[in-house]
Amino acid sequence: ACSSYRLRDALHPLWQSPLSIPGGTRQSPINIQWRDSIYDPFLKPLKISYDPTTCLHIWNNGYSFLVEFDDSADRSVITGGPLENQYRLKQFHFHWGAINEWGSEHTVDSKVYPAELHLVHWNAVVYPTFEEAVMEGNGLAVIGVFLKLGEHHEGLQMLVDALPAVKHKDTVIEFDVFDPSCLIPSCPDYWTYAGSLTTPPLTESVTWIIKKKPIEVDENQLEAFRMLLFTSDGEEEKRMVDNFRPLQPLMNRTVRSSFQ
Ligand SMILES: COc1ccc2c(ccc[n+]2C(=O)c2ccc(S(N)(=O)=O)cc2)c1
Ligand SMILES: [Zn+2]
Repeated sequence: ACSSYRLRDALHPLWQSPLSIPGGTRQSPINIQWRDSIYDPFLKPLKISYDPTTCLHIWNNGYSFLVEFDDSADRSVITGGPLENQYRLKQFHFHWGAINEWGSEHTVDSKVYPAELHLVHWNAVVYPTFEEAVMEGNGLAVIGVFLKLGEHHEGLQMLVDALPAVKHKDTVIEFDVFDPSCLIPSCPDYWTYAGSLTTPPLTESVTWIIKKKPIEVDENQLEAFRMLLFTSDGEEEKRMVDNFRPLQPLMNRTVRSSFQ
């Protein structure tokens, strides 16, 4: 099975990933089988404190659109949960499908959501730079939030209104006050497991924290994601859709839950 996943991974059109990830034993995303997850009473509540003025800009990097933050100090941080240290917010981005039937990277009991939000943090207590943290087993912590089709999301709309300005790859727009905690469900329940980046360099440096509850967004907001382009201005247009990595084998890993 592992050779086929590596081949499938290498062949997957979007992620021209190396044929095999050296020692790839903790790759992401995975299917979270609710009944196989283990309740861990020692897991603490996740403590999130973001300073909205650390928001810098929105950037189309050709994979997704990223909202980047000033991570030069401990101003937007998370701690607690499964984490041994405090982690600094660097960026958040999304993965989504061409239609509402698919789009998320992680699945829960094989249920796919139309999109998934990733809030990317790095361990600035132990590592001097993000680039170094990306290469270390405890370097990154990513909060994953599922998006489901439903009510209009006021907080997301501020982002959606800015997307036409970053339609093409390598475009950026200033975005100077935004509190990403409005995109995180208030329900404290999450799953956590040891995984990897889901785009190159696919390094096995991520403590994943996947929120149990999704947030609701409406059809127009999902459609706004789909009008972005993978391509630069002047190139033949390729809509930015299906920017998710295929599921990876769980191998020798346990998914813990913060709830019973
Ligand atoms: C050292 O060179 C790098 C390092 C990191 C890079 C990257 C290119 C894209 C994204 N990143 C990321 O930081 C990155 C990639 C994937 C994810 S994910 N989808 O949350 O796993 C988060 C963050 C290149
Ligand atoms: Zn991601």
